[in-house]
Order: sequence, then structure tokens, then C-alpha cells
Amino acid sequence: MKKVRITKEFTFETGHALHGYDGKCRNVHGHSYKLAVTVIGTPISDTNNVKLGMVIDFGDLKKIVKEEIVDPFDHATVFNKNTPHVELAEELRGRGHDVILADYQPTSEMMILDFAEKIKSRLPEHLELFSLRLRETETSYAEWHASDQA
Ligand SMILES: Nc1nc2c(c(=O)[nH]1)N=C([C@H](O)[C@H](O)COP(=O)(O)OP(=O)(O)OP(=O)(O)O)CN2
Ligand SMILES: [Zn+2]
Repeated sequence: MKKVRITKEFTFETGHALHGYDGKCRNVHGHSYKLAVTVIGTPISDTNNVKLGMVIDFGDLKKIVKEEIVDPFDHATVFNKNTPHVELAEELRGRGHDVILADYQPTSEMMILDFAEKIKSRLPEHLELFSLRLRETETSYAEWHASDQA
């Protein structure tokens, strides 16, 4: 089986705050997150298939990632719902702001774990999520690799 990895990149602007953190990132602030999604599979060989030669149509991968991650997270602010930030989140939500109450501290590490589960749940059976890279700043990023999860 000849396998190929393909990658699609996304950008979204998201606010967050790290409750209890001992640095400036305890404040509400935001990042232009950059997410690279890499899937692995065998290019379709059925000559009657309109997707001939594709592991997955980049457009179909885009639709999955947009629906699961980009649309909900873009211009929203993520708070850890297990902290007093839940009150701030509810106040903002009540005033019409887009807020995500996550069941985790919204670090790059925890967000990428969340994103991996969300994307895996939407991929067709013949494909595997190979890796994710989530860039938070010019100098900081987290990576998720399927091979690290065993
Ligand atoms: N392991 C992690 N450490 C930090 C995270 C994180 O998600 N995982 N997040 C933050 C802040 O949210 C923010 O991203 C600041 O990160 P940092 O790279 O420290 O940003 P700077 O602008 O200060 O970076 P320099 O390029 O060094 O100026 C903090 N830590
Ligand atoms: Zn930050």
C-alpha cells in the first residue's frame, strides 16, 4: 500500500486566559493560532471515482476542520470551566460574546489534544490523523503525533 501524508493549514484568532498561571498569560489575551493538519492514507485508485488520485480532497479536509475547530474557535475566547473564570465567561456570554468553556486549561498542549479527538471523530475510515501542529506565537508551538499516543 503506497501511503501519502497530506497537510492543510488553517488560521484562527482566539482569546484565552490561563487561570492560576504565574506569568502574563493569566491575563485575557489572544493569539493568531496556526493549525497544520496532516492525514495519511492511500490515494484513491478507482478510476470511476471523481476523487481519483487523492488521499482526501483538500476541500473535504477543510470542511471537517472548519466545522470542528475554526468556526467555533475563531474570534471566541476560551476559558477553563473548572476555575472561577466560569463566572467571567458567563458574564461575557450574557453580553453576546462568543465564549468556549473548555474542560481543560487552554494551553497549546490541551487545545491540540482536544483538536485531535475532534478531527479523528470526523475522518473517513480509510484515513488516519498523522499529526497536528498548533502554533500559538512566532516562537511557540505544540505538536501531536499519532505515533506518540500508543
Ligand atoms: N507549555 C506552554 N507554555 C505556555 C503556554 C502554553 O500554551 N504552553 N502559553 C503561554 C501563553 O498563553 C502565551 O502563549 C505566551 O507564550 P510565550 O511563548 O511565552 O510568549 P512570549 O510572547 O512571551 O514569547 P517570546 O517569543 O519568548 O517573547 C505561556 N506559556
Ligand atoms: Zn496565550
